[in-house]
Amino acid sequence: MQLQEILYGIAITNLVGNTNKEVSALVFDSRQVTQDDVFFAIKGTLSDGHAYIGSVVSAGVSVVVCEQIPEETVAGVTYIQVADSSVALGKMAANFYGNPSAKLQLIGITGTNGKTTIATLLFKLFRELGYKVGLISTVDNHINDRVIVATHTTPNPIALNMLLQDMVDSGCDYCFMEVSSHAVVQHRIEGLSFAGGVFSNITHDHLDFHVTFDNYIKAKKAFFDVLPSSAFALTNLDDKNGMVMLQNTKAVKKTYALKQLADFKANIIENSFNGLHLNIDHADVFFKLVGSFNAYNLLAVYGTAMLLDQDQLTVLTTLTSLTGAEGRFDYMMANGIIGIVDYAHTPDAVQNVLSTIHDIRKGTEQVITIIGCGGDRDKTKRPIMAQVACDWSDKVILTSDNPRTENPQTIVEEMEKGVSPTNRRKTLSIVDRREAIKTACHLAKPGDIIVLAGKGHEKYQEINGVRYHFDDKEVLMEQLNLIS
Ligand SMILES: CC(=O)N[C@H]1[C@@H](OP(=O)(O)OP(=O)(O)OC[C@H]2O[C@@H](n3ccc(=O)[nH]c3=O)[C@H](O)[C@@H]2O)O[C@H](CO)[C@@H](O)[C@@H]1O[C@H](C)C(=O)N[C@@H](C)C(=O)N[C@H](CCC(=O)O)C(=O)O
Ligand SMILES: Nc1ncnc2c1ncn2[C@@H]1O[C@H](COP(=O)(O)OP(=O)(O)OP(=O)(O)O)[C@@H](O)[C@H]1O
Ligand SMILES: N[C@H](CCC[C@H](N)C(=O)O)C(=O)O
Ligand SMILES: [Mg+2]
Repeated sequence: MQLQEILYGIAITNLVGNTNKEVSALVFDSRQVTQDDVFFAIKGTLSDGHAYIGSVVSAGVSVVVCEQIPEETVAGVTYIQVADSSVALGKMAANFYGNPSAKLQLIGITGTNGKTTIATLLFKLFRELGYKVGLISTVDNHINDRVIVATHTTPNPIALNMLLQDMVDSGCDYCFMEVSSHAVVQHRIEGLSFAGGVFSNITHDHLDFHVTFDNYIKAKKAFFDVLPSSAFALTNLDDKNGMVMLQNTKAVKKTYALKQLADFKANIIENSFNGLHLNIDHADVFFKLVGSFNAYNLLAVYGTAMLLDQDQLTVLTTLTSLTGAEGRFDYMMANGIIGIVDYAHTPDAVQNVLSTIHDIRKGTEQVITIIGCGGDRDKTKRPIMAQVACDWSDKVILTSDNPRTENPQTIVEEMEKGVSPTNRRKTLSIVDRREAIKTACHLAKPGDIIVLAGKGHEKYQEINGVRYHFDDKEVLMEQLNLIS
């Protein structure tokens, strides 16, 4: 493709060399460049891509997009200086792949919890309604029936536009994608045309990256700020910051709520292990998903479908038959003991899942929670997650999640700081996650409920930077079957 074509809409602050040339691919990692590529030098959290300009030029790249042109340039290479290389990458990736987001209806879902659930339900719903649909999510990406492995919740702009182009080529009418706050700040969604945005909620998470909660709110809000007037912005009115998201958006503002008047309104009639009985916009409907937090997710899905002009009765009828995303409140039973595997990895998610179980259990059984916290992630949520787990469980086993490059023992000790003296007697610390699950199964009696939080659908455990096969559902089922 011609370089000039992909420079459309890019504000160039300085230029050395010729923009009239053919380029083969866009790359932002020096370890992946090949001849005639365009290399983007990006200032990251660990290193600065500008340090690799010399080596990528030696490797044959023909264009360098950067924030500072090196003092010594190489003849034949084009150096393009921009204010922010990440912004340029987003826009140029969209141009390179023919702006696929504008050729389908792209709906972005953001919020601390619920993104995967909402996006997955929308994908399943619209497939059932007969459309060709794409899904970009934490668990995996889908193009109709094709499944593509996901590396991030929101992929980098090159991967993202490649996926969207594939969706367009596959005839997709809609794409439902999760928009993480990291993606907004790192401009992974720059240059995309959204037909709508949905906000689920915002609670404590990712303060390692955003530093303050205020910055975290601003990151989520920035997504709505740039939605065009042709799009809709659907927010959760019951969330304290729900309206904040809509403050500066040009999009058509819409709301959903359980506790107050809103464009899309529901009441919970019954919440049990069998599912949710809701009254949505005066229709009585039963859903397979469990927990009041899922009433919000279902309402967001329903509202989105209505804003996309779908028939109310067909939507509600179809939604009744759907299950949620893998690893979210996954329910199993063996030897009379109930096991629940859930991706709760924030204080609010842990509280939601455990309070749901507290509200719907019969009362005599005990709840044993196994919980860890990820390494190289927000440390401030560790003691809080342990405290919430203790407040809502009869026994808690503190263990490892994905320690990544951190010492697992240290993470567990940081969680222990949140356990109050009165809660200490119900807490055990077992760093090895398999051992923790085994112990919980031995402590449980028929009727008891074991909640395994944090890893949901994940099929690995990352320890010391190495990913080992680990599947919470597999291990819990195996251990539940071993006891007798
Ligand atoms: C903190 C974070 O988001 N990091 C992402 C970021 O990497 P970074 O800023 O650390 O990059 P860096 O290592 O400092 O390097 C800077 C630049 O130099 C380049 N480089 C680096 C080394 C080298 O030898 N050569 C080279 O060219 C890099 O390719 C990069 O362009 O940009 C990379 C490329 O897109 C991402 O892969 C990486 O995701 C890391 C792996 C990650 O774990 N991210 C998580 C936190 C994340 O993004 N999570 C959200 C979900 C959160 C949620 O809602 O729960 C997600 O959307 O997945
Ligand atoms: N609407 C909600 N409000 C609060 N908690 C929720 C909600 N929906 C789901 N949860 C809890 O959060 C967990 C994660 O849900 P989900 O995967 O849908 O969120 P997510 O926003 O995609 O998370 P991530 O940012 O890690 O991708 C669930 O397993 C459940 O415990
Ligand atoms: N998207 C989240 C997932 C956390 C999942 C949990 N299992 C962990 O590893 O901390 C993150 O990257 O922070
Ligand atoms: Mg997700």
